[in-house]
Amino acid sequence: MTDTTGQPSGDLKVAVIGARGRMGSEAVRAIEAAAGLSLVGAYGSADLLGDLGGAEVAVELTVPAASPGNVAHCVARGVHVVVGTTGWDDDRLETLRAQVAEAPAPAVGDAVGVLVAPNFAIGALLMMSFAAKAAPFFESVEVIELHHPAKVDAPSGTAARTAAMIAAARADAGCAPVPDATTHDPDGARGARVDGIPLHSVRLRGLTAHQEVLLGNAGEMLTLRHDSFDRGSFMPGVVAAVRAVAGHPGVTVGLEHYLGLA
Ligand SMILES: NC(=O)C1=CN([C@@H]2O[C@H](COP(=O)(O)OP(=O)(O)OC[C@H]3O[C@@H](n4cnc5c(N)ncnc54)[C@H](O)[C@@H]3O)[C@@H](O)[C@H]2O)C=CC1
Ligand SMILES: O=C(O)C1=N[C@H](C(=O)O)C[C@H](O)C1
Repeated sequence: MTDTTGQPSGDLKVAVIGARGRMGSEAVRAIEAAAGLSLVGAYGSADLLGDLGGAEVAVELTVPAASPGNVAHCVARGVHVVVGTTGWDDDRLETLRAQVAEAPAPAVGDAVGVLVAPNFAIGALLMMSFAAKAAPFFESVEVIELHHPAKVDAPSGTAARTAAMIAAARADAGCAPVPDATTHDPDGARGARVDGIPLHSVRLRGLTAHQEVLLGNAGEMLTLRHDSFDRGSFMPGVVAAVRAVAGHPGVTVGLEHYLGLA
C-alpha cells in the first residue's frame, strides 16, 4: 500500500485466516475500513498460507481443529497473531508458549505477540469480569450460554473462560463448592462442569451469541446477561487487538489484558 506521494503508507499489514467464515468475513470488512490497517491477505480453508502476503499481524478465525496449526505457521514466520477461534485449552496454550519463545524477530515490535481472545465484545469482557467479582459473594453460580445452531463447539470458549475466572475468584476467597444435592442425573440434565462450575449450552435458531451468569443466595438472585445480537459487536475488539498485539510480546489470554479491564 502507498500513500498519495507513492511512498509506503506505514499501515500495519494484516492477513485474515478463515476469511470466508461468519467472523472472518466480518473481520475482513472491519480491517479494510480501519485507519492505519491494510488487508494484505484473506485465506480460506483451501488456501496455502505461505508468507501470509507479507502480513505483520494475522487474525485467526477458523475452527478448533485447524487453529493451532495456523497459529504455529504465523509464529514460525515472526507474524503476530490475534486468535478468536475457540478450543485453546491449557495443553494447547503450553505448546503455543513454547513456539512463541522460539519465534524469529517480527517486522514490527520486539518479539512475537499472540492474543488468544475467547470473546472480542466489550460487554462480554465486562460481564465476565463482573461475574468473577460477584461470584465469591454467592453460594450458587451457574453459567448458561446460548448460541446459533451452526456453532461447532460446546461449551463456548467464553463460557469456559467465565467458569474458570469464577472458580479462580472463589478459590482465592476460600469459598465452598457450589451446593448441589443431585445424586441421579442419567441424561446429564445438570449440564457440564468446568472447574466445578455448572455450565449449560443452548443452541437455538435465531440466536447469535448470548450468556447468562446466575448467582444465588438464600432469598436472592443476581443475573448477569450479555447479548451479541450481531457479529459487528466483536469488530471494535478485533481492530483494537490488531493494533495492540505487537506491543504485547508472548502469549496473552483475554482481550481484557490489552484494554486495562483485567
Ligand atoms: N473471539 C470471539 O469474539 C469470537 C470467536 N468466535 C469463534 O471463531 C471461530 C469461527 O467462528 P465462525 O466464523 O462463526 O465459524 P465459521 O464456520 O463461519 O467460519 C470458520 C471458517 O474457517 C474456515 N477454515 C476451516 N479450516 C481452515 C483452515 N485450516 N484455514 C483457513 N480457514 C479454515 C472455514 O472454511 C470457515 O470459512 C469459532 O471458533 C468461534 O467460536 C466466533 C465469534 C466471536
Ligand atoms: O461461535 C460463536 O458464535 C462464538 N464463539 C465464541 C465462543 O465460543 O465463546 C465467542 C462468542 O460467544 C461467539
